[in-house]
Amino acid sequence: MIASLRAFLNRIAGGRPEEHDITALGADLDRWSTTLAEAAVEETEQVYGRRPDLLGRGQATWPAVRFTHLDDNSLEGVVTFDRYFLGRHGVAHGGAIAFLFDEIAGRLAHLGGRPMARTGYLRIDFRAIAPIEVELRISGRYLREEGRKRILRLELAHGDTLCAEAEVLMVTLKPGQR
Ligand SMILES: CCCCCCCC/C=C\CCCCCCCC(=O)SCCNC(=O)CCNC(=O)[C@H](O)C(C)(C)COP(=O)(O)OP(=O)(O)OC[C@H]1O[C@@H](n2cnc3c(N)ncnc32)[C@H](O)[C@@H]1OP(=O)(O)O
Repeated sequence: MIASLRAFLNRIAGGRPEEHDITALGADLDRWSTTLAEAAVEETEQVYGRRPDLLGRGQATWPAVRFTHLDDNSLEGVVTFDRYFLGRHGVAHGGAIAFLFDEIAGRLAHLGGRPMARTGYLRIDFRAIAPIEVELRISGRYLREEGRKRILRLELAHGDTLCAEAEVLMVTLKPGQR
């Protein structure tokens, strides 16, 4: 279903359907919204975004990263920004890159069974355009750990071109923090 939703969003983003199809689609979506409202659950029960075995953790609106290397202090992977993430002129939206980086930082922060942490800052430099619909490389590693602070470095590259880089602070939560 998530794969279908992902494909659907890309068709929506990249399509210009006829008026009657737009109307019919709206009606179909409304019908599904009504059905899904009956299946509403609390956050702890939801499945969406909680399937690490699926691409994008089972989130249709997350760039689908495929990890090629994971150890306790670093990770590497490949990601393709689909049409859905288009900003303008064939380039991924900067917010999509921030979304990708925050998620990757979360993944990196919790490697090696480290305790729960949240993003304190996410400082991004956009160095070159990140094209959509081509495979990009993502990498991340620990710069240092100081008490509750984990300082990480992330990079997004297209071939030899560095598209974006970030320094991220993840802070270990104190007891009672959520
Ligand atoms: C989410 C976890 C999931 C775990 C799952 C594990 C499996 C992994 C699988 C898949 C991963 C996918 C996970 C997704 C990841 C997404 C992550 C997010 O998007 S999190 C949402 C955005 N972030 C917030 O909403 C934070 C809001 N801010 C806060 O809650 C607090 O400010 C917090 C916790 C960050 C720090 O607050 P304090 O009260 O606990 O601690 P204080 O004392 O202020 O700071 C501690 C140290 O950090 C420095 N610090 C804190 N914030 C700083 C900042 N912005 N700039 C510089 N330094 C900062 C301070 O100066 C202090 O440093 P000194 O110990 O004195 O040296």
